[in-house]
Amino acid sequence: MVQGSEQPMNGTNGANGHTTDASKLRREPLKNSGSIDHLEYVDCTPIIGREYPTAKIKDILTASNSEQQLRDLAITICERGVVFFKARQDDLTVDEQKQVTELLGKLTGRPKENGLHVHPLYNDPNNIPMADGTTDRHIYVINSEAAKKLYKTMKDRPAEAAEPRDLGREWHSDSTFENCPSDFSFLRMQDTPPSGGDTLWVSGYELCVLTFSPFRSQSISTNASSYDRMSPSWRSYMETLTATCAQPVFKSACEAGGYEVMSPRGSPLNKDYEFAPHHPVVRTHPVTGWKSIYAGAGLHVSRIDNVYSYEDQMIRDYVMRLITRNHDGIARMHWKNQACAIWSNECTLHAATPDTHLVSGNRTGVRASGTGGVPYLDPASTGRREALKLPLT
Ligand SMILES: O=C(O)CCC(=O)C(=O)O
Ligand SMILES: [Fe+2]
Repeated sequence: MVQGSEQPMNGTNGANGHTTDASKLRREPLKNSGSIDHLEYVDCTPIIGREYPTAKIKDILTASNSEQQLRDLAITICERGVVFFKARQDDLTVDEQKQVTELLGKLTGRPKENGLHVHPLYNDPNNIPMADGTTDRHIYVINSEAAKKLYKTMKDRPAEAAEPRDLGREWHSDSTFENCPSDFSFLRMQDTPPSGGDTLWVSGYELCVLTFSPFRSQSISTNASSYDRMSPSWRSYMETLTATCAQPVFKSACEAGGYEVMSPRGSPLNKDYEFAPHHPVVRTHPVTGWKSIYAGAGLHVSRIDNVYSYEDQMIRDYVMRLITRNHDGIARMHWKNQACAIWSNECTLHAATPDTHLVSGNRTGVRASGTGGVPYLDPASTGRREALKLPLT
């Protein structure tokens, strides 16, 4: 996959025979037309997140220029990583939530054959239903009380309970175990406990920003204005890497439960037991064209490819260290009932905070997720700061 004299394009799903030529996928970054500029908002941090304290998603969906507004919302999500709708959104039905998730991707160039993701284990009879008792293959249900009961019955609980919990394991990008992982995810919280249960998002753009040149005359250690992020030589190396994102648990769960895996799952490329794609560690966001850390660490990243085991562990620890030592790149949602978060999985990782067992009260929510294209790295793409002409220190 070498294009002329350029570097090879890093975007393969080699294990499953899907090869991505980034030059074919490259397109102009999409530009915001300003159609939602009238909405009241505040940016959560200079780097990530935007909060809409009063806006109603229903109004966006029913506006006369709703497609334009949804496209601008999608571009805003891709630029800011995540947006929070803090006002109660209970006038939005679950079908409309699905419709919005579907349209965000559709209006911003998601492959035409892809749609909403379907959870591989949707056929599991123990799945938790929505509040009205029904299930929907495009809706993933969060229910802390039901999950607690289910967890207690799991055989491996005692061994696991003996180990302290590493919350680093919570970080993930949705459906990274698929050849075509999630693009937009839309989570609405329906019940919230009296405290806790926050969700965090980290900016993948920011984790791979080049904040200084180690080749400058000043020493790195005394460069007080530099962030703890990547040096150019390190990022060049990271850009050569792919990771295997294997989830063997889906096959064992189907076999143990005696039910069929869902297939296809939001894309003809997400089928059967193909849960071991190779994704780039640094990818290009298909909407903004900016580089982002992607399959470098977290729940679904099982192995950095083509390195020794200790190097694999070292690289994943390094990316986790980047996440935990750069909290200026993190936005945190403290949920209220019927608040919503919509994020781009193509430039963020997120993590739930499993602290709700410390208080009484259920935490329930419903999430829809779109299915994006095969992740790729276009070496010609830039970082967010370079593109926005923001200072690098
Ligand atoms: O429960 C949460 O806070 C987040 C759950 C999650 O990872 C998701 O909805 O994709
Ligand atoms: Fe998630």
